[in-house]
Amino acid sequence: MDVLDIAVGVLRCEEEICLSLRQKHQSHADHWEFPGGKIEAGESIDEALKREFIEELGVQTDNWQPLIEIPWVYDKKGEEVSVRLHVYQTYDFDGTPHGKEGQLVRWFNQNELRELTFPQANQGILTALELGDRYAISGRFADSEDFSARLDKVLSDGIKLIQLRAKGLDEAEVLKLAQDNIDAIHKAGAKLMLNGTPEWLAQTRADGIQLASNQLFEYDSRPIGKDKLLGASTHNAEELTQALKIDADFILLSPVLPTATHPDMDALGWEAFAEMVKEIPVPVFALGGMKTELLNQAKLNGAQGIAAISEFWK
Ligand SMILES: Nc1nc2c([nH]c(=O)n2[C@H]2C[C@H](O)[C@@H](COP(=O)(O)OP(=O)(O)OP(=O)(O)O)O2)c(=O)[nH]1
Repeated sequence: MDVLDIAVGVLRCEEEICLSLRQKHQSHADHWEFPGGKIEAGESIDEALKREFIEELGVQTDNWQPLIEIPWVYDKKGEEVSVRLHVYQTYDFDGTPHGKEGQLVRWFNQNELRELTFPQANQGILTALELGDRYAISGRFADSEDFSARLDKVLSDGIKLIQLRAKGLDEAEVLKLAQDNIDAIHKAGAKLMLNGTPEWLAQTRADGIQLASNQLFEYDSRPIGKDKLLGASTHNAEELTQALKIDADFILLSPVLPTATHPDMDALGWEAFAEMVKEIPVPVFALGGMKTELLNQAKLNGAQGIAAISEFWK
């Protein structure tokens, strides 16, 4: 099947993002979209973005940075249409965006986006915009005071996504830790994932559940509501497929590099990681042997960012 390569641009100004409303004669009519369009033959993504923003919005843009790539198959009147969205973002533009093709153009605060209707493929873009590029997983701690002190360090490092993983504690102890620390996490603009079961969410204000790879197969569909985040931990193609089947919002794929935590597992390496991520329409974090200095390499290989215990949990 032919794949249509689409350049999609997230134009940002402080906390706001510029969107256009798709018109009646277009597919996905009356859905909001990030401006963009088909990449023409011989054009780079950067060139396509610059051209589309001049043609559609009358603005000059520059400094486009990759955010996420989304493979998707739409059904267009019974026919399959395969697209690959190459999503980039920038804060760098000249001019006032306006609908040069008669379309409605508007700025929205980033936290309003979840209330809008987008084409289906855009769910992964919204998640990518919300999550940041570092995911800290809790490691060893002596007691709850020590946990809070280590957590403070993670938050002051500017990390916005944290997983509470405490294998030695029972459910009540984990929920208590979550409850005791959730205000500090939210105050820092971060989100808390619990390494546990979906039922736990009813009892805390945590933001989501991170399912271990063996838990993924216990479900046929998404086990929690859309108001919470579902993370899925994976190691291979079969687990990735299952993670998508149960509608995970984002994925951890590991081990990318050799790691002391799982010495028995073969590392995937960056090449295999990149190949696997190419098929995934939601953000994927690289896990296993990750260090801050590998963040750029992770992104170049299609990752949302890096996840780690020892690098972030000091
Ligand atoms: N520009 C843009 N396109 C998107 C987004 N999300 C999404 O699924 N798409 C899809 C919808 C279309 O299939 C394709 C956009 O191509 P286009 O803008 O050149 O398409 P078009 O309206 O001229 O043509 P058509 O899809 O109506 O045939 O990408 C998005 O946020 N922005």
